[in-house]
Amino acid sequence: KGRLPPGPRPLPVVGNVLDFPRKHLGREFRGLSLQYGDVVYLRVLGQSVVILGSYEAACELMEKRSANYSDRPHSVMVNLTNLDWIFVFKNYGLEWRRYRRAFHNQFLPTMVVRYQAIQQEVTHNLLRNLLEAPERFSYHIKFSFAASILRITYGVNLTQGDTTHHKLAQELAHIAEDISTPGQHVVEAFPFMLHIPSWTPGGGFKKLAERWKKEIAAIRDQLYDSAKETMDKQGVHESIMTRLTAAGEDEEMAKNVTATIYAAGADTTNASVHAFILAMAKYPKVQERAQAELDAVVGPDRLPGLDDRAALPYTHALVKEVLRWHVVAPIGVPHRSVEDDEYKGYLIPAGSIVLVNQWALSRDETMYAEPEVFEPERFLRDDGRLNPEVRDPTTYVFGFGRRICPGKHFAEASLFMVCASILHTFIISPPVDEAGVPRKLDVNMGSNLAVSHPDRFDCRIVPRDARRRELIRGTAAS
Ligand code: HEM
Repeated sequence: KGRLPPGPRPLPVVGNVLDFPRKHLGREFRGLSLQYGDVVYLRVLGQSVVILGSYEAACELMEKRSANYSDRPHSVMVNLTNLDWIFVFKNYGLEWRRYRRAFHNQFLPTMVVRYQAIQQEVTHNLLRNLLEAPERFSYHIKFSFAASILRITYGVNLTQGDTTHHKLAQELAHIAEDISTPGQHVVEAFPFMLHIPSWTPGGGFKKLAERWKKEIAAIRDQLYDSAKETMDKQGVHESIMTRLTAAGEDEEMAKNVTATIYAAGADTTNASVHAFILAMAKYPKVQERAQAELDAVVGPDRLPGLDDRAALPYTHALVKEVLRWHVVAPIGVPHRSVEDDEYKGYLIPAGSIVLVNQWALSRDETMYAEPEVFEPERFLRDDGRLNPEVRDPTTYVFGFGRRICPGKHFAEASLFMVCASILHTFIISPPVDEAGVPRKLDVNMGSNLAVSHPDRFDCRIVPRDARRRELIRGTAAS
């Protein structure tokens, strides 16, 4: 029917199964793109997989031809766990469109402005927690994203000791991430395994799916019901949940959309902030330059807000560099082609899994010199303003086309607020050994899950001076 895109030679029967990496899919697939070009074809146990390794290819197929590339691959685990109420997994069609529209309306740039006060309050709470117990920074960051999403979505205030809500959020994100990682469950490649009993070797996925199915529906219901209970007791706080209901959406839809926000939103932004902390500990000069800019524009007597972003090009560039340096979703979320298509003379067969290697885009040396180095300057012109000629990572790390991340504006606003506030008040540095010598921070940044988190690491976080300490303490009263 046509010439398939180039790729490693397949083995009989299993095809390219051995070429499908188990770890850091972004890096391994980039290796294939360097060898075969920006469209690579793999056949994995009968399934066509197409890897797009350049921005141009991604824009051409995912955006210009988005009608053909907006479906999601069929997933055995999503079916077994009934998880397609999380509309990230929904097939392209009317139901997905209804969910997407409801979601999208809540995260338009005009709505994101309305969430600023909550984001600010939660960020100030994070600063106070970092002051009190800096060694628990990782917990505080996770907690703060769970808190801001809970508040905006359900109108519920997450108090410091509330571990239940926090755990629910973590569990929801964990299961969703696991299921959306290609290659994670063997049954996806061998659907005949569906017919083997759960107690036989290899049948464990059935038990796991059964458990997750119950767990995840219970989490969704618990989040929703506890928000309703709180409203009964404390009165109604406007939230996405109340607005969806007021807009006439049925309860099922409101429940599903709100839990999706939680599942897709909290952990992704959290991974970016961990990467930010790591980058600051490793690159003190960058940190100092951002602090000098914040001192000049914001001054020592108040904390930065989103309104300051335009006047803080270096800090803004720093946040862009965080998104580029640590790509949270290295291979995005897989799309599926609906019909046969042709690109650069190659056939892309109907039903192919199509992956954009966002990690490869972030390592494009023609665009970013020394891509492994954390360097916000790469986004700036000589006059210190943002350089529109350098590709902005926000044009690809949030995906492409009709499935592009609908939480993009909210995530960017959260990231800016958190990074600027921490930079303005704290100094982040590597941990020291017994002799007081800074330890080298060699942290593995690429997990093999769909959402990539830097491995656990330690660092020191201390207030910049006594004035900043007071500034942070003062936020408790406001
Ligand atoms: C740093 C933060 C974030 C990153 C890097 C990120 C990245 C992504 C990516 C790569 C996709 C797949 C797009 C595609 O299929 O081409 C996606 C989808 C999605 N994201 Fe995000 N995201 C982030 C934050 C958020 C937040 C805060 C929310 C919610 C408030 C959110 C909600 C969603 C949803 C619901 C989808 C599925 C869209 C669909 O299938 O139609 N994300 N995100």
